[in-house]
Amino acid sequence: MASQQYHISLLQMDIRLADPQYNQQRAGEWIAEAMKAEPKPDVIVLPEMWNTGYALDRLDGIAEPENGPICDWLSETAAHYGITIVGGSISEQRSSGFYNTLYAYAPDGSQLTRYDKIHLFKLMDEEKFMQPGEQTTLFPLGDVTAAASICYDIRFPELARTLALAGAKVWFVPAEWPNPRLHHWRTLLTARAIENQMYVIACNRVGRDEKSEFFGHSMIIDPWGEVIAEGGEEEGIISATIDLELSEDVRGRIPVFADRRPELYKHQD
Ligand SMILES: O=C(O)CCC(=O)C(=O)O
Repeated sequence: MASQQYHISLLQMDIRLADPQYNQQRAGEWIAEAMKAEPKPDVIVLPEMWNTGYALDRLDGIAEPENGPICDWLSETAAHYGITIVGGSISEQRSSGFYNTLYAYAPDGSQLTRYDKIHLFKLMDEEKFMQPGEQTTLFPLGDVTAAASICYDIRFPELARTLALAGAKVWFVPAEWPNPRLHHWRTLLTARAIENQMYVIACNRVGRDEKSEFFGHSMIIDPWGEVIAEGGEEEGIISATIDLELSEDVRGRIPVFADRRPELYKHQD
């Protein structure tokens, strides 16, 4: 079996509202910077909606076309460096509307997954402008099953559990999670890691837009719930090496999955 160790780097970047060219240039600079590190990252993760930010009322004309140039660029960048890119999410325009869409690419440049955010965040009016996704996603990370969701999705424990039951040992979560809910962000991510005995790898943006301020605190949490890397509130690259065998180890010690009693998880009067 191939090694299950991966060096992960999260690009905790600021995002300029409604300026996809600038944001793509910055993302490219951040990736080049991350690739100078030793050890070099195997996996790079970007934040949510990094092309436009939450410019929801201006997406027409600035959102990416379906499988557009940003996808080509992510694919070429992954192949150029020989890394996996979990490309955060981008705002994407299709004939059926706008979507908050995550793409991941393998080291050979092939597309690993496309996932449309399934829970749209009403507090930021997302549902007024975007269409929800209709399915969850799993994708291979080497020999291991990985999952990805977006931001508000972490508030739905059923989603993380479903992904873990389907085999996920690591869950990638790009986000634009704003102040003042740092306590929710840290607690929910940590709980999802502990209860599902999987790595949780969450990349949040920093900076501010016209309505919100974003605190960063990108996190890499292991299957025991230990925070092995956490960002501050400034731009930066947050890195750690993970060993996906740890998930099996933890599941063996506290056999939550074997001990589940799903037949009782229905309310009975
Ligand atoms: O759930 C939250 O508090 C934040 C969610 C969010 O900002 C988002 O999904 O974009």
